[in-house]
Amino acid sequence: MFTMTEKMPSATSVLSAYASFAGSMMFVRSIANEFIPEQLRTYLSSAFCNVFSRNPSLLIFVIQEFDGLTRNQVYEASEIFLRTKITPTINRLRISKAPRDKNVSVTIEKGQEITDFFEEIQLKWRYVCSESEKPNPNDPYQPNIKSEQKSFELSFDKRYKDRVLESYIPHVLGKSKQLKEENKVLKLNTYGSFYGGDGSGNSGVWGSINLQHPATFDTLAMDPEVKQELMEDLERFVKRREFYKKVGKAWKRGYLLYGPPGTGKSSLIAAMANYLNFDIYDLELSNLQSNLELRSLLVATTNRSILVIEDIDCSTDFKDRETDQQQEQQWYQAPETKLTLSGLLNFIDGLWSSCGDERIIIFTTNHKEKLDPALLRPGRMDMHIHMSYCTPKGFRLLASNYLSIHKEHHLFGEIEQLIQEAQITPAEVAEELMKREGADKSLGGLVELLKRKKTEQNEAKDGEDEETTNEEQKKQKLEIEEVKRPRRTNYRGRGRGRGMRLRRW
Ligand SMILES: Nc1ncnc2c1ncn2[C@@H]1O[C@H](COP(=O)(O)OP(=O)(O)OP(=O)(O)O)[C@@H](O)[C@H]1O
Ligand SMILES: [Mg+2]
Repeated sequence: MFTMTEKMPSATSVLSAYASFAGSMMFVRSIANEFIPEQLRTYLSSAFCNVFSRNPSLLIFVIQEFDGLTRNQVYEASEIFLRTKITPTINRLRISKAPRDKNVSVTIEKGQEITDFFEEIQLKWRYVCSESEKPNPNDPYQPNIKSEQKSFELSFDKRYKDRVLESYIPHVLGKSKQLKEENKVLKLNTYGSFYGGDGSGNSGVWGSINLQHPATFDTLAMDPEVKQELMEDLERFVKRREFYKKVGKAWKRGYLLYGPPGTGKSSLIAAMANYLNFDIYDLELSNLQSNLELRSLLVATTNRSILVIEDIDCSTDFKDRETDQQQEQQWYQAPETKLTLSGLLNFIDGLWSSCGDERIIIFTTNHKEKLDPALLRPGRMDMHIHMSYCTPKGFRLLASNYLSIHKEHHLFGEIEQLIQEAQITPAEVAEELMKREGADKSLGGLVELLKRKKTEQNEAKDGEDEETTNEEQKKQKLEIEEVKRPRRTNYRGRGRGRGMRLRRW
């Protein structure tokens, strides 16, 4: 990743030294300005400086931007780290801001130096940029391509080589990781270019927008114990790199969120992303045409991210086991055949075991009972989280968030009683609390809504009960008639009083 060099005088530096030795610097400079191209001039002057700063006890690490084709992580980290070390003595800085960055970033310009101290070691950073030209055989109008090689030179006393390598460089890497995390803007990546993304319209490309979902664990009304357990689970997960390595398991975790619409499943996903500072990849399976497409999408996801598949029960026709198995065979035979749930899961397992770190996968559903057993099998989803209708505790949290009532209100008792008798989602409560100005009016509105719901739900229940009783009675009548017609069908009556039932034999 980086190379160590002891400064050796190059031909040009010798020339410069000679010029200095022979006479006036000014004279050399003015000649140089006139006759030597700027590029070469920059190079000569830097070489000149090097000769005069040459110190046999110094060791220099050269940290280049690229290591072959990939970006050198030490370079990237150094660039971020040095932003925190800028002092007023530096007189040239580069400022920039990418569209999604939170802040303007300030970095040193070429030729500038920064001194840092680590324990008792003094370290000098220097940012070096050199241009070169490469032949360009593909374009006759532009026979040469200019390229810029950027690097940092880190110089220090040779005696500290091991400590710099073993302690200082890891310190730079760690510090830059922390800074990156602090300034990270979370992204919501969606399949296709619907959200703009790179605007290319290419299918198979994740389009991304900033994730600015305000949900956090603090704003989420859910069972406090489950919430606590989940937060601890997430914390444990991100700390367990070594553990996963030791036991030979992919560093991933799966969560299944289930519950009726409006109970906060999507909000919980946003809260998890905000809590961990992970990007989200929202995968809509019904948009996918083939396994190949799925694979290219999954390969393009990054580490420290959450892959979300919402409404898994209806997102694609993952059918019963029989159909699933037939499809699964096709999974391996023809890559363009339809997806299968277990195929998808196996594929994710395989992919993430080989090249993914710190991955979370979340499935959501409104109907857990409709799910494929493959998904519910132990070991598949590590935690099943039930998002329920609003509870009294959930209501208290919403009242505190939406109305800033942190203690008591004379309507709380009535509301909490009604919440236990009627089913209402946190989304409905939240909406009601936002409708009116003032706590009394909002809570009064909620009481009315709850009463209406209670009546409606009771009526619906009575209707259902009546329907069931009618159906039961019809069935019983039919069954009794069947019994009355002896031996016409293979039914045997099992008399059990009023609830007489028939069993096929
Ligand atoms: N548990 C909750 N705590 C706080 N707010 C909630 C909760 N559940 C829902 N809300 C509010 O209701 C809105 C809709 O909820 P959300 O989209 O998270 O529900 P969902 O369970 O994902 O629903 P669906 O099954 O329809 O996707 C949220 O933006 C939030 O304002
Ligand atoms: Mg949702």
